[in-house]
Amino acid sequence: MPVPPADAASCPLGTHLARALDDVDAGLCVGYSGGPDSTALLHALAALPRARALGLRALHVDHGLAPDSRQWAQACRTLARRLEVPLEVVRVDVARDAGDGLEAAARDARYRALGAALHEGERLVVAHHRDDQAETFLLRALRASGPDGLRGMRTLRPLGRGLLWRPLLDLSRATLADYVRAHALPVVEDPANADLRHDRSRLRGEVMPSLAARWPHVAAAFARSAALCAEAADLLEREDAAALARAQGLDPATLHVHALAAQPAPRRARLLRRWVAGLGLPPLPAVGIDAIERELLPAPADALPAFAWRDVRILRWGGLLHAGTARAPLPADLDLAWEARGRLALPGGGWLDVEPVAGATPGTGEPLRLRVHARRGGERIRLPGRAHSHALKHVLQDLGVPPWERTRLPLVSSLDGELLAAGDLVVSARMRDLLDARALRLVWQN
Ligand SMILES: Nc1ncnc2c1ncn2[C@@H]1O[C@H](COP(=O)(O)OP(=O)(O)OP(=O)(O)O)[C@@H](O)[C@H]1O
Repeated sequence: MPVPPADAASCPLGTHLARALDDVDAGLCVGYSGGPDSTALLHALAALPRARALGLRALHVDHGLAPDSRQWAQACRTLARRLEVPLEVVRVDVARDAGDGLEAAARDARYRALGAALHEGERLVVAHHRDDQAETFLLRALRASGPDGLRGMRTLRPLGRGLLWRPLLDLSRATLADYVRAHALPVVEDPANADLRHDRSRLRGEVMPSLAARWPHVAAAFARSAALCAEAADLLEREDAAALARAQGLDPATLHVHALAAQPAPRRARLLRRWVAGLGLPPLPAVGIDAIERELLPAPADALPAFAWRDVRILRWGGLLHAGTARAPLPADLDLAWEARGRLALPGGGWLDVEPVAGATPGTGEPLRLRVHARRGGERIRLPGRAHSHALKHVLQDLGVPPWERTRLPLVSSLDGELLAAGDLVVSARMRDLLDARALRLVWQN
C-alpha cells in the first residue's frame, strides 16, 4: 500500500472530510497518536488531493509515559512514510508525580507541544468524534457544568500560531473503526485507554455501552445536547460582551457598580468572571462572586470592601469595582537618596525616573539632591501658580487617586524637607522649576 487508494476518498469518512475542506485555506497538520481514530483521519486526508494541495503533515507527541512509547512513535513513522506524509515526533516531559492528574498533565503537555510546533495559520487536525463529544458532555455534566461547559469541544479554536480543528465531531467512532478495518490499517492501542480508573475510560468502557443497550442513540443525543448548549452559550456570550462593554469604566480594570447592579444575578456572575478573565487575572472563584454580591455591591460609598484571592483582589471604591494585583504599601520607614539620574526601583515593584521632555533643548544643571520616602500624613505642597500650600491629602482626593494607590505613592522631598512631588501625579512649583531647567519630567510606574 503506497499512498492511499482512491476509493479511500469516496467512503463516508473521505466524503465528509472532502466537504469539510471546502472552507479551508490553510496548511494541515494531523495530530497523529497512532490510535485508530487519528490513523483513519491521517489515511483519509492523505487520499484527498485537496489536502495534499493545502499542505499535509503530521505530528506525533511521545509522552514517554509507557515503556513502549518509542515503538509507538516508530509505528507512526512507518505508516506516515508509506503514506508519504512528513511526520515530526515531539517528545515531552510529563510530571509523573501528577498522580490522578496524570491524564490531564499529559494532555496539557501534548497541547503545549502541538501548539508550539504549529506554523503560522496552520490547522492542527485532531480526530475527536461524536462519541468523544458525548463522553465530554457527560463528564462535564457530572462536574455540574452550565451551558459553557456542556457545549463540549469546539470545532475550531485558536492554538499556538494556528487553529485546532476537529472536523470529525459529527462522525461516530464506529465509522472510523469501519474505515480502519476496511483499509487494514495498523494501529497502536494505548493500554491507558482501557484503564477503568480513568473517568473517561470508565464512561467509554462501561457507562456508555450500558446506556446504549437501553438507548442506542445515546451518543448522538448527548452530542446534540452539546451542540444545543453551544448555541445557547454563544448567545449568552454575545450578550455578556455587550453588557460588559456598557458596564466597564474608562480603565478596563474598573466596572460601574450601578451598571452591574442593573443586571440579574446570574448575568452579574457571568460578567464578573468574564471581566476578570479578560484582565488576565486568575479565575474568580464562586466565593468571590458571593462576596461581591453580599459585601461589595451594597457597600456604602465611603467603605473600601475587598475580595482577595491568590495575589489579586477586587475592591469597591465609590461607584466602581477595581480589579488588580494586590500590592503591599511602601514601607513606612522608606527613605532613599536620589539624584534624579536614572531609574530608582521602589520596594514591592515599580520605579521612579526622569525623562527628557520631547522636543526641548537638553538642559544642564547640577544633579538634583532628593529624598524619596513614603507618606506619613500631614504633608503639604505648594502647587505651581498658587501662593499658599495645600494639604497633600486634599490634592490627592481632588485628583481621585484611589486609597490603595496612595499607599504606594513615593514622595519626593528636598534635603531641607520641602515636599516636591508625589509620584508623577503632583509636582510642586519648586520641583517644576528644577525640572524645567533641566528639560526633564518625572515618571512614576506603580
Ligand atoms: N500523542 C499524540 N500525538 C499527536 N496527536 C495526538 C496524540 N494523542 C492524541 N492526539 C490527537 O488528539 C485526538 C484526541 O486524543 P485522545 O486522547 O482523545 O485520542 P486517542 O485515544 O489517542 O485516539 P486516537 O489515537 O484513536 O485518535 C486524537 O485523535 C489525535 O488526533
